[in-house]
Amino acid sequence: MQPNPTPPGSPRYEKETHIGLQPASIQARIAGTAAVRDYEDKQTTLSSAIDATKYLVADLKNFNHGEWKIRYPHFSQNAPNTIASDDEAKSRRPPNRRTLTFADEPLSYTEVVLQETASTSNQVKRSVTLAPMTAEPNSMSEDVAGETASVKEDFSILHLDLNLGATRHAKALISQLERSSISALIDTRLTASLSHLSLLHARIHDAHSRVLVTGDLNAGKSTFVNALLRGSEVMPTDQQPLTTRFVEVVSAVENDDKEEIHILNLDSKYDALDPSTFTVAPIEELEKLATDMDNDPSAPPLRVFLRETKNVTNPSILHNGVVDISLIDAPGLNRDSIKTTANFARQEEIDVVVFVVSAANHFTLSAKEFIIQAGHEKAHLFIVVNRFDQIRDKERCRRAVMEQIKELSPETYEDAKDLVHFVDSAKVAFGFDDSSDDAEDVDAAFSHLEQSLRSFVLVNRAKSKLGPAQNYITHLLADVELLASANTIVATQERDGALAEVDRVKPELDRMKRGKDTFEDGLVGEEEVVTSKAIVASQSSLRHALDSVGRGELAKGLDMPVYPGLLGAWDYAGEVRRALLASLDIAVRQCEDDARVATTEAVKVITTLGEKHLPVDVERSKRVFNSAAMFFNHAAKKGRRTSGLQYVGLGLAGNSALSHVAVSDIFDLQHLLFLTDSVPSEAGKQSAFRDLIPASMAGEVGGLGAASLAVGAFSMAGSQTMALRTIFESAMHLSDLASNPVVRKWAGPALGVMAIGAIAYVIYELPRTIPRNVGRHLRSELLTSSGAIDDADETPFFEAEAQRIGREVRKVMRLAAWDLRERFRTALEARGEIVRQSEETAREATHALEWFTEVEQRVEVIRSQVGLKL
Ligand SMILES: Nc1nc2c(ncn2[C@@H]2O[C@H](COP(=O)(O)OP(=O)(O)OP(=O)(O)O)[C@@H](O)[C@H]2O)c(=O)[nH]1
Repeated sequence: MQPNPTPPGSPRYEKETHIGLQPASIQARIAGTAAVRDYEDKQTTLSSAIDATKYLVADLKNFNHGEWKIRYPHFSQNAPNTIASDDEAKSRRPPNRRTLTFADEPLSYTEVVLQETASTSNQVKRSVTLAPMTAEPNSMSEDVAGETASVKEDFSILHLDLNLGATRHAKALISQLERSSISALIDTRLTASLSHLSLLHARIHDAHSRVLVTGDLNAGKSTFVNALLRGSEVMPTDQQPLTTRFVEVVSAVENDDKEEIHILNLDSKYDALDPSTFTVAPIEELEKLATDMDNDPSAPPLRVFLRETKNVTNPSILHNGVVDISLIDAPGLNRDSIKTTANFARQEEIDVVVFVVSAANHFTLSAKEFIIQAGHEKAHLFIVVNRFDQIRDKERCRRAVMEQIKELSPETYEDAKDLVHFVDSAKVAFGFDDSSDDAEDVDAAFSHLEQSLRSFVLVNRAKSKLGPAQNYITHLLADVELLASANTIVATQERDGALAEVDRVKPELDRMKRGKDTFEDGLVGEEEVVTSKAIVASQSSLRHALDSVGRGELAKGLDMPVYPGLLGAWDYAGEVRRALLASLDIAVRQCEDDARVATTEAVKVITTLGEKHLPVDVERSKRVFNSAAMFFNHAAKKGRRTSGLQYVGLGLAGNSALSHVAVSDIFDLQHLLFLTDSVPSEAGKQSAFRDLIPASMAGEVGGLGAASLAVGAFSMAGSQTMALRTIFESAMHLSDLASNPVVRKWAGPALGVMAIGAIAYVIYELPRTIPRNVGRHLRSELLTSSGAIDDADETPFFEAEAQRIGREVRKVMRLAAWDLRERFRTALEARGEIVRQSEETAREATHALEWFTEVEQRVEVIRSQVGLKL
């Protein structure tokens, strides 16, 4: 390696260093140190921006997961339902006006204004706001229209790539996805974004820079690398194309100061600390390994750890005390290697691409192709025009080359002073011929190149290391902002919709709650009133009917059977019995009819109550109350009271126990002789017969004996009351006379006559007494029996029937009330649920609204950090 031949302070030194009065190396180091300091500041700022973005994205993820399923907006230029063609529709709408739909809800849309602003520091700000209702296409100023005409509608980083094949249909398919599916897809994007942010974080803290040296075959790449390594002839060089694989030269400091070669294992990611990812070879084998003609462009790269010659004043580019730089010597470009090299250059870790071109050959086709390809990733290239010494007309060559660069890489051409260098690497690499006149010029040119390359690596390291992070965060923030503003719109709409729903339903709910007790009381009250009225009315009319039957009277419309004579008295009694029972059945039927009418009215009252309390939109019962269905089918169902008379009551007449004729139905001796009611009267209500017996004599009546019969028989001419009174009086009289011998003498024949007369009379009176007897007996029986075959509890007939009618009425009322009550309850619950859910939605949407507004603020803060000029 040749020391710098220009002593500090010489005029030539000042001319060539371009910086100042100090030696170029010192100037370069000062500039480098300042650049590194600046870099470190930017690195710190960007690092905290990355952290803040990570928190933001993680918060978004959590929010999406736990609190609000983030909606994915879709913007379209066309107004919905437009039948105009795309072009027509677009031309009539303001350029930044869009129709916003959400992937999970493609049918509802909102008119919005999509805004995109790009600041000088490359900060992209994209957000969406509700379109003003009155905005007319022509009201948009030219400026605004022009500025926003090319607004990007889609997301760049959070874009949901559904990989559904033809993009034409992708939007249609995404529209069919549910909100939760979309939210899950967003979650996946956020997760990917988080891990990418971690990578970027690691990258901006990575102290390594890698410089790829590539160029045409034989352009002098290896020679240039050797020159950069201060003349240590590391890379083999030859007249013939030589380098056949990528060789990365790294300072041995990174390998415990050990010089050796690592042959990278293509199957695994290289890790200097993991021996399984490479094979070690001695440094002496470098030439053999790097120039093996059997290598193809995909041969595993080599990593060479090189111990440098220590040169304090002018250290090699590998180790300059600030960052570690490695140089990668690439095989010359040809058809086979161009793709591999372009791919290599595209690697994120490659900070700088140095393109070596032979001054004599200018840019070959392969070179042009490579530069154009590499230009997509790395706008700026460092171009070394080598073997300049061999050019005679240097100015012409310079012009020609610059013309080509201008065309191939305009950005590089812009910075040509620092990025394009015409040098003679061989002289620097292999040493100067001291006699050479241009030695100093050559060295100065190469020093300038080195300084520029260092600066390009160090100063632009910000771009290569921090740039991707800045670029990524910028776009991510724009996406987050767009997502947040779109979700703000949807949250506002959801909140307003939910609050409107609460406003609509809550008053109704409150009204129902307030009216609930009145409604309930009304239902219960009506049921109670109508039921008890039916019971009382039935009791009264049935008791009345029973009393009539007790007097042997038939119901209106029924005729007393014809008395067939003494011989048919038994059958007659049976028929009378059935007729009287039928009378009761008719009375029962009448009670039922009355109950039907009352129930029909009460059902109407209940329906009115329902109309009053049920909200209008609640469906009313379609059931029509059919009162005829009341009291129906009981007999058939329960197998009781199967009256032979169709529809005549409940069939008391069919009760065999009741229709059974007893002797007393014809001759009620007990009644005639003892004047006793055969059953105790109802409490507090003495029978008409009993009224006639003085209380003091009641105990003696039984002792009057058979004598009463004859006396009574004669006395039964008038009303029954009179006859009975006469019986008493006669009996009393007879007992007084019994002590008289005359009376005793005539008593026998007289009694005989009286008995015959009595019997004749009784027989004569049978057509009238049988109904009374039967009626009395029936009445007595039905005062202690419900009349049902299986009656066991001695409930009076009228009471049992009244209760039965009451039960039926209550059943109908309960059913009618139950239906209403159910409808009321369901409506109340449904409204309660709507209010609850709407309030919940409003609460969540309000929270989301606040949260997304906060996200937009956070985005602004991070953006101010990321907006630094790199
Ligand atoms: N005169 C002159 N010759 C040079 C210069 N640079 C390189 N050479 C010569 O050009 C030949 C090729 O140099 P290399 O460095 O092997 O070229 P390369 O681009 O690495 O070759 P491959 O990697 O095989 O494509 C060698 O003989 C070098 O001595 C230079 O600046 N001036």
